[in-house]
Amino acid sequence: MAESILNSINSPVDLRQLPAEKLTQLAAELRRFIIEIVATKEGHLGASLGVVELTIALHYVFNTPKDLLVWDVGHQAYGHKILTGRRDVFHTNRQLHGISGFPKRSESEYDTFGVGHSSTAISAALGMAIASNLKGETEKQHIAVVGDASIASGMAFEGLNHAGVTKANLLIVLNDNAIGIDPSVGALKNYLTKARVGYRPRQANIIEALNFKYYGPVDGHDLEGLLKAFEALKKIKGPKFLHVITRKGKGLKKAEEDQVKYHAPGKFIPDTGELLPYETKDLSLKFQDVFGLTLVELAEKNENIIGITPAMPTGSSLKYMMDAFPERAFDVGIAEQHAVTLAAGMATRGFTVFCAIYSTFLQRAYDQVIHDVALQNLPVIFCLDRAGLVGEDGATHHGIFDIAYLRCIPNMIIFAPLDEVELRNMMFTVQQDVPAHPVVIRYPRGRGSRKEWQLPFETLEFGKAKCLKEGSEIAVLSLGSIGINVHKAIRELSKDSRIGHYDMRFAKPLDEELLHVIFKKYKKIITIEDGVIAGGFGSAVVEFAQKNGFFVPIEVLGIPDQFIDHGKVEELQEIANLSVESIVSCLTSQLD
Ligand SMILES: Cc1ncc(C[n+]2csc(CCOP(=O)(O)OP(=O)(O)O)c2C)c(N)n1
Ligand SMILES: CC(=O)[C@@H](O)[C@H](O)COP(=O)(O)O
Ligand SMILES: [Mg+2]
Repeated sequence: MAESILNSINSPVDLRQLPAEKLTQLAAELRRFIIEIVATKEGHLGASLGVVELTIALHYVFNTPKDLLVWDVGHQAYGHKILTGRRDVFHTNRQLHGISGFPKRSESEYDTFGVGHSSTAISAALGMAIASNLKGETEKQHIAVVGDASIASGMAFEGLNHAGVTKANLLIVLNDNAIGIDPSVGALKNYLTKARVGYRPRQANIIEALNFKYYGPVDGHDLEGLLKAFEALKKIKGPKFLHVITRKGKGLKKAEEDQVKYHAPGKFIPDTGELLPYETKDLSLKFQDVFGLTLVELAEKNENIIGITPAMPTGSSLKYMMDAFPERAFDVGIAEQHAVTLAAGMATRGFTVFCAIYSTFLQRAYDQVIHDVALQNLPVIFCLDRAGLVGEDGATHHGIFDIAYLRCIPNMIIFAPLDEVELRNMMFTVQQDVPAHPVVIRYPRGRGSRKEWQLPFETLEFGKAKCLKEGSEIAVLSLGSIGINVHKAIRELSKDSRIGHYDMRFAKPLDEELLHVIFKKYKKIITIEDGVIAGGFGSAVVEFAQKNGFFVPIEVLGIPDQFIDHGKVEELQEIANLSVESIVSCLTSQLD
């Protein structure tokens, strides 16, 4: 058996000692290594398999880390991590205290820029390149690797537009596999598809028109061709662009065939790619599916309903509506800002628009939420998926800021369902009797707590909470599905009659009528939310108490003022004192 080349590489310095003929074997080993680890430890698969040759070629030709290599999104950077000194810890990828699933500056000098959200690489690399010019480091190379879905985002265009009028020594590598998580969309995608098969416009192509030197397309799995292209590009000054064609999932048949599923497939058999069944007795549906299926159910009766997703049809389950009503459901690509203002535009014309966005990605569209929606009081319905701690994606993806960043905006209604039934009922309510305000419905990643979720719809009253259990001394006010942990904690305490539990449902408006009753009745209040403490739901309750002259002690549980890394949701909840056990000990200490 041939000796392992991969095992001999502890950094790109070792890689660059290899004769070029050895790189094909290295690519095979690297691909196999990624497959074996991801098969058991889980994570993003298809994107990294698709850039194995590209990763090797970049580190082989360029003098990393002196030359600066920036990955966009970073879910495709597993090969980069393995070749840059993290092979032996790669099995800890995305686990608590293990390495991050994305490039992270604190992890390695080869990770030049922290990522997780898309379309930042061009701006970041351009910033580095301009800085190098200012420092007189004119020989330094700056390379941004960006995907075909990510380059269609507004931010990437902003970077291209700027770069084209600079003398920055910037190479943009477009990794074009014609797919994001779901198939790429839009006019640029159509243009790139034509370019893949050799179409050359009679005048400058889009990229050349922006003042870049354009090269390609080249086959991203042909190591020899890539080495040649990079060697040539190294000598060319200024902004330049290499169009590389790759195949997502390359090297694992099933991953190539079903690229959507194998974006992040969960556990599978490494040799065949066959997926292993999800290990759970929990038969509840995912919140995203309750959202997606309920939207179809409602849209069947209400022709006014529109659905919008920025590039997450599968992740948000808007795909159900896209299949059922293609003319009323839109995947707009990685374009959160556009998605929000598009929804606002449709709302001005009387449509009931459900804009499904992951909580963390709505951060991109903050001004659009304020300026285009809230200021005009347009009744857009934001369905914020992945709210709260999301687990293994970590700090870049936790949806923990939304309550705080949305609560301060006038006109907003912010609702968080305890369970799937409340989610459905709120969706039913907002489309039946469209409020004169924007509405946010935030719900978590993963499965709910109800097996029977498809109950007959009920109308919910805006700004009204629900008492789940009366008590006499301590009132726990929970917002959203974290209330299930409170419920379990109270059950562990044998439903102690001193503890009351309220499902507050709305962070805005608060149920002030009920709060008056609670503050008069109880000796102590505990608020709990799966969002940041600063400015969140608990802060709203504290503001209420101050405004109304209540001096009952209030303990606010939520995410402390720090970024939370990756790990299982339960582990992270433990760290943030939001787990069932933490709530039990909090309640026990208050009752003693
Ligand atoms: C701002 C933002 N929106 C959405 C996402 C979710 N997301 C992660 S990867 C991805 C698709 C990226 O596709 P592409 O750029 O083509 O890269 P590939 O996966 O093909 O390597 C999306 C939509 C994100 N990370 N950031
Ligand atoms: C890299 C990225 O942003 C997405 O792939 C994200 O990891 C998807 O998250 P979910 O698994 O929660 O859909
Ligand atoms: Mg792609």
